[in-house]
Amino acid sequence: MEQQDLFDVTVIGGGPAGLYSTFYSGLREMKVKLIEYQPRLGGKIHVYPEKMIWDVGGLTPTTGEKLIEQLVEQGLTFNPTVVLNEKVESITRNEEGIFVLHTASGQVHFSKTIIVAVGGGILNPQKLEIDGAERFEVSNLNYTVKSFNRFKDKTVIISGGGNSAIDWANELEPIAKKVYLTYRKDSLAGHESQSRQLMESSAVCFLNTTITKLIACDDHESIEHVELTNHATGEVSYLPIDEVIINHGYERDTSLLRNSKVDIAIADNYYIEGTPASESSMEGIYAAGDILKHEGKLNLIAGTFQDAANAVNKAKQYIQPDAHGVGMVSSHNEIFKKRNRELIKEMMKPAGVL
Ligand SMILES: Cc1cc2nc3c(=O)[nH]c(=O)nc-3n(C[C@H](O)[C@H](O)[C@H](O)COP(=O)(O)OP(=O)(O)OC[C@H]3O[C@@H](n4cnc5c(N)ncnc54)[C@H](O)[C@@H]3O)c2cc1C
Repeated sequence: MEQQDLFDVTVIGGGPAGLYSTFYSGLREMKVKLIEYQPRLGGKIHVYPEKMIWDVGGLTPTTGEKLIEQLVEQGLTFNPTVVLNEKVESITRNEEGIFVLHTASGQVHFSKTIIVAVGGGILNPQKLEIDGAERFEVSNLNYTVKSFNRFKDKTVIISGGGNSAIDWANELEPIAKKVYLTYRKDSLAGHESQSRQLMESSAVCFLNTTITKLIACDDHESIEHVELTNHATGEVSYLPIDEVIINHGYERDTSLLRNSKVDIAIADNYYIEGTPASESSMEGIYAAGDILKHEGKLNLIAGTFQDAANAVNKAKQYIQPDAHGVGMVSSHNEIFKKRNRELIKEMMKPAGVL
């Protein structure tokens, strides 16, 4: 291992907890690397980019997408090393006490400390089980609602009957030309009030019914009709549509800690049994966000920030025992001096001057 390959902190997971841990590690002048499985940072918020988030302190209602943008910008403040599309499969520790992170592509990463910020694990949407369906993912087969605008004045069919599917149907009903919802069971599985709202709207629900075929338009590039089969009656029907949205839940990969040869206490078969100061049962490994469990844990985005700052402060003291237990507040922190001068200069510019 070359010296330049050794990091002070390696953060696993690029959701809110991982991004804030990365920012705060920079604030505490540590060399930090962030590793994320997905091709993009932002974590679980990508499941609800169009939703309004009201409960992050200091932020007036902000869409998930906007919050991701701001979290990422903040997370990258100190130019951390960021590795995307990389799954950390296991953690070991070598004879010198350095942690070694082994990834799915066969890479190894070396770090003095680790912050585990993997949330509920790696989430991938359950795909529609129809051969060849994936070719429509570039056109009109959707697994998430990234932008309501995409569905404006369109005929949309949503497959699924849980909270998210019903929620999307309710949100799209006033925007789309027509919303259909199809669900394999005989009653919807969402909250009663949401289901009632849907039933009282112009949306049409097909129960006991699944999409059994996707029929392409002449150029074979997009879906023009869906074949629906009612499993109670055996009836088959064809519906012309503009967009198909699948919400069949998520597959979850939670194997990281099980595969790792480090002795960390686990709660409920998955979570890191930690302390309110974000320590795991192993020195040098800390946790932040939804993966961390302790008395008083707040499973909100707001809670991830406290976990992250605590985890970073503990990592700092582990590497440098005489370091302060907490970082200097940002408003008095020398590390921002130069940037503050630039920002103030920017603010002092008269309006209209570019
Ligand atoms: C529909 C919905 C709505 C919500 N609304 C709100 C709300 O309004 N307000 C609020 O405060 N909270 C809300 N939440 C909860 C909030 O999204 C989570 O609490 C928050 O995202 C947790 O952040 P995290 O960083 O701990 O985990 P995540 O956001 O889950 O991020 C974990 C990241 O780790 C990555 N990862 C996992 N395993 C590995 C691995 N082995 N290697 C590399 N990378 C890995 C994942 O790909 C993911 O990007 C909502 C959640 C959902 C599902």
